[in-house]
Amino acid sequence: MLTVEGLDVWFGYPPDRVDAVQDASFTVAQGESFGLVGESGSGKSTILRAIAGLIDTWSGRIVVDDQQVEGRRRDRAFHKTVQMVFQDPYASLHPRHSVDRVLSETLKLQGMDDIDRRVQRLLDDVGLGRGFRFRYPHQLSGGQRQRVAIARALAAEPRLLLLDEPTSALDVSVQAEILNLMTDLRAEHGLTYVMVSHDLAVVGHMCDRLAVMQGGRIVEVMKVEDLRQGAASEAYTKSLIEASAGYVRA
Ligand SMILES: Nc1ncnc2c1ncn2[C@@H]1O[C@H](COP(=O)(O)OP(=O)(O)OP(=O)(O)O)[C@@H](O)[C@H]1O
Repeated sequence: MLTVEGLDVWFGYPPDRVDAVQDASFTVAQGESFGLVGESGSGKSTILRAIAGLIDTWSGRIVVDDQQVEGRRRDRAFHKTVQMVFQDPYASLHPRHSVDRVLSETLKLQGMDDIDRRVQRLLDDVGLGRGFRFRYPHQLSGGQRQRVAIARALAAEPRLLLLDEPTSALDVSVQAEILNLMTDLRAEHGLTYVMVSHDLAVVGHMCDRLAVMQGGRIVEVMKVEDLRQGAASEAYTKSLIEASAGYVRA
């Protein structure tokens, strides 16, 4: 489903050039959920944005579902395959656009018909009833806003969902609801996930495999199951596990 090979991503020009990602390689199978973990600034979001076709300055190879990503991708076919959900659902929803408008416009942009029925179906899929359809972002809780953002991503009927810290702006009980929703949606829609998180407990709950990043490089790729068994081989991964007491208990 996804191949990332020898990915380098940089920002700016010498002497201020930042090498955000260096020589990153991994593959994600159809239907798999893959986590990217690591400390702040280690390059996790940058990898996601490069896969999403949102960055120009990179080299290497990114192939999504047989489509080669080249610099920025803005075409409809690509967005039908890949969608992204961001950390802050308030920032990613236009404050003056109702839920109905957000979803209808996305569906129309994808060239879909039967908009009314599809909007209702999307709201049902993310557990929001009819009463939410004509609300505005300020009339929704953080968790409800993130459900709308997920519904908007699903509107394009993507095969790959890129999730950038999708629950870190939410409080713990709402976080669990959204994680469970995303687990159910993956099974129902046969989705593939790549998910960025600084939280090993979240990745342990959601993912099959993960890559551990440090200073722009992937230091280890492993199964979540092996992480749970304490089979991390890199010292850095072990220190992450120790720092994440919640995960060890999970
Ligand atoms: N547009 C940009 N211009 C310049 N530098 C950038 C830009 N975006 C990211 N960076 C730098 O690239 C590096 C990787 O950033 P990135 O956001 O990918 O890290 P991250 O692991 O996702 O961090 P966090 O967990 O804090 O979100 C950082 O040093 C960051 O400052």
